[in-house]
Amino acid sequence: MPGLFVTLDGPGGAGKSTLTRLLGERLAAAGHPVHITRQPSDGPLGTLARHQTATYSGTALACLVAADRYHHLDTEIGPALTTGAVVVCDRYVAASYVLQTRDGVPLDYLRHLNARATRPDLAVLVTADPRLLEERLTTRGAHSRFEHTGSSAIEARLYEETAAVLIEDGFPPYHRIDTGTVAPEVAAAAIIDRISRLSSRG
Ligand SMILES: Nc1ncnc2c1ncn2[C@@H]1O[C@H](COP(=O)(O)OP(=O)(O)OP(=O)(O)O)[C@@H](O)[C@H]1O
Ligand SMILES: Cc1cn([C@H]2C[C@H](O)[C@@H](COP(=O)(O)O)O2)c(=O)[nH]c1=O
Repeated sequence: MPGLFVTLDGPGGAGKSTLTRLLGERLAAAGHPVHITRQPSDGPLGTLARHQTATYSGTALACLVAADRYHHLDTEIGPALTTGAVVVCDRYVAASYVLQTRDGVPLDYLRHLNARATRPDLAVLVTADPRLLEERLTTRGAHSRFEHTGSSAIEARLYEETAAVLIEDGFPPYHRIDTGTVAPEVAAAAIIDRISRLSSRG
């Protein structure tokens, strides 16, 4: 039984991690076998990429993140899908198209680098008004050098622009969630509804 691969992308502070956690709880409660994960992964390459964005940048960071992505697919995501689980991944290829282009890496190069990454069954864009994102990042604190003040509007725009490129590259159209207007519980219910419909289609 092949499982279902769900990815959540979007600007910093949009609510991806909150929603990923909630999806894990709600899917499990509804009796779906579920595997929650994130990129960069929690393996050695992913840990390096996640915590060393001050050290690594540009092509080096793009390759590090891509190497972690392929290893994560081979050793964790692929095997979980094979058991029939719904795999929910906090950040995926869209993050590379947006963050690594902000770091000066040409988009064509990133498309080639990520061409062999498994395409998700459901791709979710979690977003919100940039002013709200800035407020949340100020309250919560930045996770990396990509989340500096004033970056939210650029990032939100780049995720929107990335949608068309991702479709050309074989990704499904984004399912958009605006966390400025939709509470996490409501957003999770909408995604689970999509997952149920995709599962019943076989
Ligand atoms: N739907 C929502 N409504 C209101 N606040 C939310 C919502 N989702 C998340 N938040 C709040 O916004 C902040 C950022 O959420 P979270 O850490 O989940 O975002 P993220 O997209 O994973 O961020 P990052 O990309 O920086 O890891 C948190 O303080 C969280 O409680
Ligand atoms: C998937 C992905 C991630 N990154 C960077 C961006 C951040 O510094 C971390 C992720 O941390 P967060 O808590 O989810 O904000 O990894 C990247 O540069 N490129 C990628 O493709």
